[in-house]
Amino acid sequence: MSQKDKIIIFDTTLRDGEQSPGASMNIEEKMRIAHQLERLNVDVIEAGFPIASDGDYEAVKKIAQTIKGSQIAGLSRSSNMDIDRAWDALQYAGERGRIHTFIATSDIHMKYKLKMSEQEVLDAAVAAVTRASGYTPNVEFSAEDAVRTKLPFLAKVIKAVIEAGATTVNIPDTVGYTIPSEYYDIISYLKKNVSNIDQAIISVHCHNDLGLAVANSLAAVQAGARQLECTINGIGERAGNCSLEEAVMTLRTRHDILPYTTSVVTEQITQASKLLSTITGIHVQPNKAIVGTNAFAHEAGIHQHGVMMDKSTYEIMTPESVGLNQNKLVLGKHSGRHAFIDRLNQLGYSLSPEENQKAFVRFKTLADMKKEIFDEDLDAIVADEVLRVPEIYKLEQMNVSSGSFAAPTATVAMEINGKIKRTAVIGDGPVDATFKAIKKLSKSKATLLNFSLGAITGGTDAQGECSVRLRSVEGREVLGQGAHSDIIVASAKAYINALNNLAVAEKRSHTTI
Ligand SMILES: CC(=O)SCCNC(=O)CCNC(=O)[C@H](O)C(C)(C)COP(=O)(O)OP(=O)(O)OC[C@H]1O[C@@H](n2cnc3c(N)ncnc32)[C@H](O)[C@@H]1OP(=O)(O)O
Ligand SMILES: CC(C)C(=O)C(=O)O
Ligand SMILES: [Mg+2]
Repeated sequence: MSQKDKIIIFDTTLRDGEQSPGASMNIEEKMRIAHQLERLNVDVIEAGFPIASDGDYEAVKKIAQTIKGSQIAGLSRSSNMDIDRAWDALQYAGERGRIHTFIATSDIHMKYKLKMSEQEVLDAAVAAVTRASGYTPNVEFSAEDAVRTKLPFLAKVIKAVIEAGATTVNIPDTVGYTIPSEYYDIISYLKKNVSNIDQAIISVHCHNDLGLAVANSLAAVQAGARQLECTINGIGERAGNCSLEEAVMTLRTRHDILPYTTSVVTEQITQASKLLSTITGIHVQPNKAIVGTNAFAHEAGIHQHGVMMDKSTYEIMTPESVGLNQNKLVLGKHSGRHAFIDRLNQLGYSLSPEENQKAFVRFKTLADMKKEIFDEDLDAIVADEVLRVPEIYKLEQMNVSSGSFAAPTATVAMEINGKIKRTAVIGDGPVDATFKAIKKLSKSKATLLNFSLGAITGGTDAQGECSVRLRSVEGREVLGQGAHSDIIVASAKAYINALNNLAVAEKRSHTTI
């Protein structure tokens, strides 16, 4: 397979993915995702939009300083200020640092949003690429809303930015409007009508407003695009972006008619998907291709019979190829530290000795309560015990009485700044009573925006996993998560975790001011 058949995987989970409502991540969370993207072996990690905020700038800088296995991109508008700020953060990656600059080229965007003429947009694009090229030869230009751009103008812009030094030219379907045959024709048009097109890699960036992001991206590859921009779980602005796992697994599974390669270690896909869900609280639907909980499950008798005879009857790819471990029982209460840490490493976690110890203690407690410990339980333990901010609020004890008869009452004891406080509160249900008690003890004025509860694995002894989203009076939103075999305790832990996250976020904002 020659280099010309290699598809560059450009992951934008940390930039466009983060533009999903509710998906904002702090620096530590972005670092964890960046390490997992490195394990996935994506070619380019778009780490953020440095001009957007100090936090995003710091995250891009830290990723550029730390991650060695991938190129690191930072987004910038076509303005000097954005480009300078982007390079300021990216410079630590040296030649692996990529400035990604963009401007919209469609009539709609130029007229209503930018209020610029074609000539002004062309000049701004060339000036931006020229300035970026002064910092690095690794420059990507995106013609935002390319799909709704007049093709002769699009071709003119692309030719000019390549002359100015762009080494990757991206043709985004910003609003998820195109269909595969049309997108194929647009890429073919550019290949035919841009005389210097061979001096740059053609990239595509598809949104999923009509559910066609993956199909459109693959059609573009067939027309000659060699970079795919995508995100884990397909998260991103509005209906999301092209899903990395779907595009990559299609290329792998249908290599017979799509003879292209990627460098992605597909066995890391499941872990990447889970880590992102854990961090953002955005879970994928059960029937989501590749990473949904049902993606490799067979329910119907005829299917089960077929799979028992030969898996290929109903499985077009193996669960192992996406890193789904089919061995249900991995660990139990008789397991020791070596096996436990080994399993965590296999799942992609590399924790410090203290973090391993904390997680191990929690594992043993859970193993006493639960017959089988699944990988999902380990994910929850790590999320609950390790991915936690320093705790101002801690749950000491709680007791809830409820039922069809009694008024639901929660008695909660919490440690707050080192002091134990207790209260008992009646609510509309056991969770409501618990949350009211925590709110009373913490004196928090934050409002509850969202509460979701699910079972991590099957069985009545499964751990409950709870997500809570709170909004502070200042409008700051945070997510809290908690897991426990008692679902009310899981809910309390999630609420308290959100309060701790809010306290940290508030402290950070006061230190940056
Ligand atoms: C298709 C995409 O996904 S593009 C990326 C979208 N992502 C984001 O917007 C997330 C991060 N964004 C932000 O933090 C903010 O929007 C910022 C910091 C970039 C800009 O904030 P503000 O200065 O307050 O401007 P605001 O967002 O209200 O408006 C955008 C401005 O950028 C201009 N603009 C938009 N795109 C471009 C571009 N590619 N090049 C130059 N200017 C542009 C708009 O015309 C508008 O200019 P104006 O302020 O002179 O009217
Ligand atoms: C910035 C560009 C690449 C973008 O996200 C889009 O056009 O959707
Ligand atoms: Mg986009």
